[in-house]
Amino acid sequence: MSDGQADQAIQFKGIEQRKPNFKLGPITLDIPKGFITAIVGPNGSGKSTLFRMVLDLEKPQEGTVHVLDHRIGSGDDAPVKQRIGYLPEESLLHDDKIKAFEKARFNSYWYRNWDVNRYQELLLGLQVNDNLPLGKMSKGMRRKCEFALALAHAPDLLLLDEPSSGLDPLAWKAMIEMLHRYMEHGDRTILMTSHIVEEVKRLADYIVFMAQGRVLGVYEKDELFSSWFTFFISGEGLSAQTASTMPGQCGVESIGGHSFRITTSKALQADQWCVAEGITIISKQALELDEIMSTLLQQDGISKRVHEARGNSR
Ligand SMILES: Nc1ncnc2c1ncn2[C@@H]1O[C@H](COP(=O)(O)OP(=O)(O)OP(=O)(O)O)[C@@H](O)[C@H]1O
Repeated sequence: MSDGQADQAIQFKGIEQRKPNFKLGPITLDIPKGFITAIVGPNGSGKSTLFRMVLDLEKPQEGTVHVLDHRIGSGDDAPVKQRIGYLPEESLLHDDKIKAFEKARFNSYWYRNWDVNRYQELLLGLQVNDNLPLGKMSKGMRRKCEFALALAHAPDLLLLDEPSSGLDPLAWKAMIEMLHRYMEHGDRTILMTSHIVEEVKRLADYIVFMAQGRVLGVYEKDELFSSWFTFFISGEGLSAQTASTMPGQCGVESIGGHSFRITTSKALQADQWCVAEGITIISKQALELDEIMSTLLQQDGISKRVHEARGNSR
């Protein structure tokens, strides 16, 4: 990701928040303008909390959030909020009684760029009838409606918190296509969370891994999927000790004789290492997103324990 402020849609700087049973941060993270960034991580990692900080719905105890070159909470946030579309993870209870078209009318007063034709087009594409109270809609219908409501003012920044929650496969496909079309504009940005591997693979340019209130890593998607592999290797007299020196090694398992199964985060260097060491690659398999996540979590657990042990021995 680039460093220049103008290239960033969101900058989290030194964010910290402490709650009785949860600590978020410190987090310093840039979300690049013009791309889709997906934050992935287990339940309770703090993903939605970060989203709420972008909109000043929650305040960090330490640090700052800059959104589209404006520091949140430093004066009038309304102009920047006009440029944001937000689909929260949970529907707002106080919207239950109003009909979707009434909510759309309200949005048309609030958002200067509200485009009624665009809203209708989105509803049509998703096959939603907006003449119903939001609380009377099925979960998926309401999600689709809220999606259209978040997108109809063509925001510069779109925050989607688990957007496909409750959507059927056809609606999901339509939503993915709509998001691709939305990004064709070139300088728009999406920050999303998702637990659905396929969704992240189809949409994200960058992937941020979060767990227990911390960022474990930020990766460019294609680079990520071309770097993380499981190698099955074999070599005469190959020992576990030698096998564990494979570049990027994150786990070695003996599979009998002088053969090993090794997970690496540096597949290219691992390939070269095998050639240099005269080791045969029996086969290799790209890791899925959830497998990368669990390896990162495992590594993080290990590094945390080493850190704590070092701290205790001082
Ligand atoms: N182990 C835990 N048990 C119960 N609550 C937890 C735990 N860990 C974190 N939390 C709660 O989760 C909150 C963070 O939630 P947040 O909604 O930001 O996470 P998230 O990553 O979006 O989770 P989800 O994937 O479930 O939507 C914290 O404020 C804390 O109250």
